[in-house]
Amino acid sequence: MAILLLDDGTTENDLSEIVRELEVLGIKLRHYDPGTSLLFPELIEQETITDSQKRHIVVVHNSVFEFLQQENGYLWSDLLNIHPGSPNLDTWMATYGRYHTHNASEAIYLLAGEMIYGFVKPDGSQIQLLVQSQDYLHIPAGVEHWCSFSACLHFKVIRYFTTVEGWMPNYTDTHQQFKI
Ligand SMILES: CSCCC(=O)/C(O)=C/O
Ligand SMILES: [Fe+2]
Ligand code: NI
Repeated sequence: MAILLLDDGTTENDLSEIVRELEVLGIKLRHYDPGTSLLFPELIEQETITDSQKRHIVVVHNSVFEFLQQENGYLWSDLLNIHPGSPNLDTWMATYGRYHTHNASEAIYLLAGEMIYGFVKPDGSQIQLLVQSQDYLHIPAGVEHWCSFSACLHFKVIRYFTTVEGWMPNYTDTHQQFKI
């Protein structure tokens, strides 16, 4: 279940409160319990997974979460697996750990591990969202954010795309208030 860190150092664990905070930015957060990780437990446990195993997970997951695709018009989806042995983790962090927007929406469903997202509230304060297993997050096009892995350096995430080119980052000038 997601946890929200506010700029005064306090945390919010109540899902409906977090949803309310994010709604102001047009961001959707939902938690689906049970999720689909139980359908492929041995693959979720593996640190590395092959491309065909990824395709299998995506097909099975999407057969359960078809409504998400229909609701939002997602054209395609894939599985990104980040783990401590992944190559170029520093490049990944440098690319997505800076505030950016996309011309299309960014939507994810987390199968395992943790991800961190940062957002700017209308009053200029910054918030940090820890996304956890079975959480679904939808960030509309044009909403400023950054994204990173947590200290465990591990996540398996389904990404939903509405354009062929995926998510190209348009960097903004906002600086991160949090150290990651
Ligand atoms: C959600 S994993 C890929 C990172 C990425 O493309 C992005 O835009 C994060 O904000
Ligand atoms: Fe992004
Ligand atoms: Ni982990």
